[in-house]
Amino acid sequence: MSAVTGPPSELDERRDELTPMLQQYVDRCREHDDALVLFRVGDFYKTFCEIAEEVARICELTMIEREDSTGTYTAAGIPVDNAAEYVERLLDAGHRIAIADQVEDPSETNGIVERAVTRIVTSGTVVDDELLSPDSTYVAAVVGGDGGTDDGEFAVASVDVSTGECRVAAAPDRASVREEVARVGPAELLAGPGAPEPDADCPITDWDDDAFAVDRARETLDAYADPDRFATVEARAVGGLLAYAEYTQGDDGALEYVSRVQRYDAADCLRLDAAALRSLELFENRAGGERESDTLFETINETVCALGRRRLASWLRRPLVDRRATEARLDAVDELATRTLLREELRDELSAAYDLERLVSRVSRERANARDLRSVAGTLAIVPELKEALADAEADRLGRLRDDLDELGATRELIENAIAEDPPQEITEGGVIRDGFDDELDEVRRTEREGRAWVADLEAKERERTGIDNLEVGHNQVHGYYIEVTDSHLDSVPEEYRRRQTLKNSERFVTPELRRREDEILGAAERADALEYEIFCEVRAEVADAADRLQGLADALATLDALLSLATVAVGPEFSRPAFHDGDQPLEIEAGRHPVVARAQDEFVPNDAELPAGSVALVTGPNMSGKSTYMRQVGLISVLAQAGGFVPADSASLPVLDRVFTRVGASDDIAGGQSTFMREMSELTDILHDATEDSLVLLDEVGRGTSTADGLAIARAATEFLHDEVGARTMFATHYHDLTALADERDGVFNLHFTAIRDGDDVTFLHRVDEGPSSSSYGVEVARMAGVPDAVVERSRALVESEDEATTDPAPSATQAATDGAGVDAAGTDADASPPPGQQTLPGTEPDGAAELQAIAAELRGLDLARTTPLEALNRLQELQDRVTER
Ligand SMILES: Nc1ncnc2c1ncn2[C@@H]1O[C@H](COP(=O)(O)OP(=O)(O)OP(=O)(O)O)[C@@H](O)[C@H]1O
Repeated sequence: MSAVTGPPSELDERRDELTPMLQQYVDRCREHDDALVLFRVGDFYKTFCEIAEEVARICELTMIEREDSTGTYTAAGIPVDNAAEYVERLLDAGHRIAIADQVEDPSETNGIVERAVTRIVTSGTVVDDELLSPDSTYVAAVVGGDGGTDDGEFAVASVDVSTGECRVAAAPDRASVREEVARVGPAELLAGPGAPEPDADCPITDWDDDAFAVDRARETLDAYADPDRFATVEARAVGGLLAYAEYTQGDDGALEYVSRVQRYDAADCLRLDAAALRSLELFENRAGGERESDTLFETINETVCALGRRRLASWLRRPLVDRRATEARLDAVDELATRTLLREELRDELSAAYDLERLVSRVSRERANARDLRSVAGTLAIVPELKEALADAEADRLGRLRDDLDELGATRELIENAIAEDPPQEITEGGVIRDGFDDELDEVRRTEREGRAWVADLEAKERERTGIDNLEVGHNQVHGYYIEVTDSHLDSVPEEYRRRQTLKNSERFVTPELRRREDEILGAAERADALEYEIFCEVRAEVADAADRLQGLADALATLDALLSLATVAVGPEFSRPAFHDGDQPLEIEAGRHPVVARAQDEFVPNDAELPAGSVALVTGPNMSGKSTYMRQVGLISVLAQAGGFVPADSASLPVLDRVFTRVGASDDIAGGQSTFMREMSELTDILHDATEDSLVLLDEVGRGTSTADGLAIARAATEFLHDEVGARTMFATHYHDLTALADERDGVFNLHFTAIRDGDDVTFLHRVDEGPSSSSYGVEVARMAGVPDAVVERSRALVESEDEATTDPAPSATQAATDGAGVDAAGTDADASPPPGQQTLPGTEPDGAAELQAIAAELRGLDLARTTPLEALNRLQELQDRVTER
């Protein structure tokens, strides 16, 4: 949070000498000294002095000098009409914004208009349409247990203030907190008392610790749910969070649209830790840039409305672990996939649905305008159609949905009868309520209409009566209606005409009758506007009474859209329905594809997978051969299946997994910050602690962040532990060929490899997985393709060949591992910077001196120091020194 909060010091010091308006500004700033106050003055939100400078800088606005009786001040104003765009910039710059609006009608006050902070905008609690993405926007809170009064160690609560969705879960330890926060993916995080050091990709907000205190939190929570239903630590997290939400929404009391606070058990779904979410690229592509949309979610998202989009995202974030529930979802998807006509009809109807969840919350917050109500009615209008289409649906889940599709006929009728078909944005300026809905309004409108008709006829009538053929009836803002007569006809003006205004060649008059009519018209118009507003508010309140039922309907529409999306994907020729078993049989995939890579790749090679319970597959092969893709595809197929989707494979027979863990070796990981090797090890620790026999563990190049010897030792020990102690299904892609020997030592450990065909100097990757360990090294070829200097390539070849000759053991050996491991990645940098052991003492290699020196120089040039750990660098230096000394 920026330091530019609180009142500008220049004004603060002289508060009592300032004009009343600036005094008010200073007061609002003092009251909200943790936020940047935008102060409404006319059509602008103003800021002053140093705060104005900050705002002008971030929003690229021009500063102006403001002068009043007390002095000159700099000011910057954000136009109210497109404030959203500027507010977004200020949020992005890390500000919390307090909107101080006029809370009195300026025309009805004599003195200074009262302004009050009506809401606080933060990145996690925005509710304005312009600022909200269609995805869920959560603010989350974490608290830790305090000295034995709590029955759980930590709790994570989240609320989406745009929809009112509010949930809380206990978390037994720090790792679970991190995992749950990653899964919620909040836009803002409150780190409450006792929360572990936050590790989130979003702004962290300081919020009143007292709000999380047991009594205060329970008191807040009481307005939403029975606090006794919650463990203390949960009540503290969700109570403190709701207090924050209330504060940001400028509400004095509870947020009406948060109608339910749901407790959930974080273990009630297939758990994906932060690393898994990241490396499986469910929602974010690690490469970013153009490939940003290459995520599992975007690949399978065929939803047609915002409700469904959010639901599908939450299904992917929390795939099911209840086999029956998964099968029920799959039955529904299956039926919708098979019945093309039904599917298309439902999708067609649903595409007309508005974002009912957010509409309802706006209705409850009294922020909905007439268009919003029409959107509610428009959404209700598709419900009978949907129900009818689903009439003969057979799947249980679809039957339940049909029952949940609440037509809310009375609400729809009310809106359709009351609200104009294409109403204006403003709700105070008339044109909102339909004729025939309210007798009094109709009467007032009739008076206004008749008055206007009388005036419209007046010109002709008066021309005839007076004989003045160019007499005109007109209207202006200042004088109202008038009758205009040119000077040449003034003689013919009747007696009752009263002079109003003299122009150059004419005079303007009024008559008592015209005056009376005018008052009548104005009175009626004003009365009509006021009445319309009143009626609108009544209708809105009546719709708000149905908020729970409307949210129930929104829920059903969301589910239907998400199911249809899965079904639309399922009809693709490469997709099939997964089958589940009890976990005792192998995880078996026939001709599986990576859903995202396969979409981008014309000739994707499908691969089988078979992982018996408790088995470990060691996957070797040259760089770029497809190891990571293969392992991730197994993970993604499992996730997709448990979310209720068909999977990209000819067939899949799967266990119900409790967790998917992934760990991608340091050099493959783009996450910066702390030492990548440290991070790698701490994530490995989580896996070794938390994996069970129902977990799937995907390890990619683990151990690469350190020296070969250490890395290999760690990789081996971790694999042994996973196999011997944990019994989790594990896939381990590795360049350490030594590890492949484990297959001979332990039942259930087996080797897989990827092959490439060498044609002269070229290597073609087959991207096909085969049994057994990899036996050839193509790292050198990849290095050549990547443009590594010829001298280095030649030298490497010589080394490999001599090494091969020196190898007596035909089975994969340490030396083989080393050469394979020392492959060079596509970026042209040494992917495994540690030296192949024994490289410099290989028998029979007497390199030519000049070439060796050249090779060393080229290697030095090629070193990517930014990606080299100190230990690697030291090893490397040692190696180079040895090579020079030996010459
Ligand atoms: N089954 C496949 N069919 C077609 N292309 C594939 C297949 N698998 C992977 N590829 C392509 O090969 C590229 C490299 O794959 P991947 O990253 O999985 O290799 P890797 O063996 O893990 O490499 P490294 O060891 O360098 O990390 C991918 O970007 C993809 O374009």
